[in-house]
Amino acid sequence: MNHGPGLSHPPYPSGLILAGRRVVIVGGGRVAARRLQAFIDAGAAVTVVSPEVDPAVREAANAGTVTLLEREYAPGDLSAAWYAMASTDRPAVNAAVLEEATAARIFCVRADDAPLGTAWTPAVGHHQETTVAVLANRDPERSRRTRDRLLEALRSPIDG
Ligand SMILES: C[C@@]1(CC(=O)O)c2cc3[nH]c(cc4nc(cc5[nH]c(cc(n2)[C@H]1CCC(=O)O)[C@@](C)(CC(=O)O)[C@@H]5CCC(=O)O)C(CC(=O)O)=C4CCC(=O)O)c(CCC(=O)O)c3CC(=O)O
Ligand SMILES: NC(=O)C1=CN([C@@H]2O[C@H](COP(=O)(O)OP(=O)(O)OC[C@H]3O[C@@H](n4cnc5c(N)ncnc54)[C@H](O)[C@@H]3O)[C@@H](O)[C@H]2O)C=CC1
Repeated sequence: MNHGPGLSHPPYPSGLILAGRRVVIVGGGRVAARRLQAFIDAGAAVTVVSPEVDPAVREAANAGTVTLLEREYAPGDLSAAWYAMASTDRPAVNAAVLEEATAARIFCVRADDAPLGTAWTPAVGHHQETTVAVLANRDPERSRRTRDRLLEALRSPIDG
């Protein structure tokens, strides 16, 4: 079985229970904005560290659903986090975030170079009480398509 470039084993899927738990996102640009809502939906206590932010991140900060630190990452920012995401556009910063996370055994997505990270983000969908999460060998277009097909099947009267 091929698990994708850079992976010798498949990822282990897990439904993280993040309600009330600290999640730190370093780099609040487009990728962070796309993934933010799922953390908010999960009830996580999200902190975003980023000197500039996507409008969706700004909106969430204004609404009080995330804590925004408008500055560059500094070592120690992951303190007390359960989960982290390194999503800046600077590889050296992402590497430093991952290093801090790894030292503290905090699972961490590395948005620019997935195999170096310790967690991956699946394509997710919900149908009634069922959650579908798809990882497709580091091919986001395929994971999105597969997720959509699964949701379609769940919505059909036979499978739903
Ligand atoms: C491996 C993974 C790790 C992780 O980041 O967690 C990863 C990695 C990378 N993605 C890259 C690019 C893009 N990814 C998307 C979209 C999605 N990416 C998602 C997941 C994952 N992406 C993880 C597991 C995926 C799996 O195995 O199935 C989805 C499923 C979930 C979500 O993000 O919510 C979501 C689609 C679902 C939805 O839309 O619902 C788009 C499209 C867009 O932005 O619109 C682009 C732009 C280009 C393009 O179109 O390909 C790059 C290159 C960056 C660079 O060029 O530097 C890397 C880096 C690398 O592969 O090393
Ligand atoms: N995994 C995925 O699905 C995808 C990954 N990417 C990769 O993810 C990275 C980010 O992509 P985008 O969100 O599109 O970039 P972006 O340019 O929209 O956002 C980057 C953010 O990082 C912040 N930043 C820069 N230096 C920082 C520092 N020292 N500390 C904290 N924050 C800092 C910037 O202020 C900005 O808000 C890129 O390296 C890109 O290669 C891109 C598209 C999809």
